Amino acid sequence: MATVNKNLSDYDKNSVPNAKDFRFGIVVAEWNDTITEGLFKGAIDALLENQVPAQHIIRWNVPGSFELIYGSKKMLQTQNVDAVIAIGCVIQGQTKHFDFVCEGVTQGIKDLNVQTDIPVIFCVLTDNTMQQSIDRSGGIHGNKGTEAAIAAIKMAYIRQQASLSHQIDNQHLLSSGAIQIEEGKPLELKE
Ligand SMILES: Nc1c(NC[C@H](O)[C@H](O)[C@H](O)CO)[nH]c(=O)[nH]c1=O
Ligand SMILES: CC(=O)[C@@H](O)COP(=O)(O)O
Repeated sequence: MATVNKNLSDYDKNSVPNAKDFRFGIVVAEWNDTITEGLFKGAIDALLENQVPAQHIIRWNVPGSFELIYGSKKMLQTQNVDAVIAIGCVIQGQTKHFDFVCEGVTQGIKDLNVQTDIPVIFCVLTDNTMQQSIDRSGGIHGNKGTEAAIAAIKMAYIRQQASLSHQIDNQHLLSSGAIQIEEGKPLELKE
């Protein structure tokens, strides 16, 4: 389904977990800042609307979308966050640079999701024209920042639940007679 058939700001509020205990990092590219500021507003409004305290949100700026990769990596490595939202706007120019920036930031953020335990949400517009970006950052097609914030809440919840279920599994195994093997400690075999 193309964006023209789905407003980016529409979401089922009943499907969104309460996010009052989650903490979010938002990394914002300064290139096309009239657009990225609009995306940031959409994201912030959606987080606050879903009970995220303002003090649970940290924002860093980076020069351009390509730097979202490094900025998001350092955000999740150094800040206590449950998800990171990477906000950028890449608009086709006269050369192939658009292709390389878009591919690079896409692959880089994908890699962060594979290699780290913190979800990084891809809130990067990759548009042919400025008008397309305007339409998707609070215009006629809604706001991709809103979409990204809801995705961030849902992924933070999935991460939390996955961690809890892992702990439950461990407890279940231990209570059913499994033994916890501790490095460097001789294995005591039960009689
Ligand atoms: N043309 C756009 C860029 N280009 C800059 C790169 O993202 C990067 O900052 C530079 O190559 C230095 O590493 N960035 C955008 O976010 N949007 C553009 O349209
Ligand atoms: C995505 C870009 O880097 C691009 O907007 C830069 O414009 P140009 O391709 O004309 O150098």
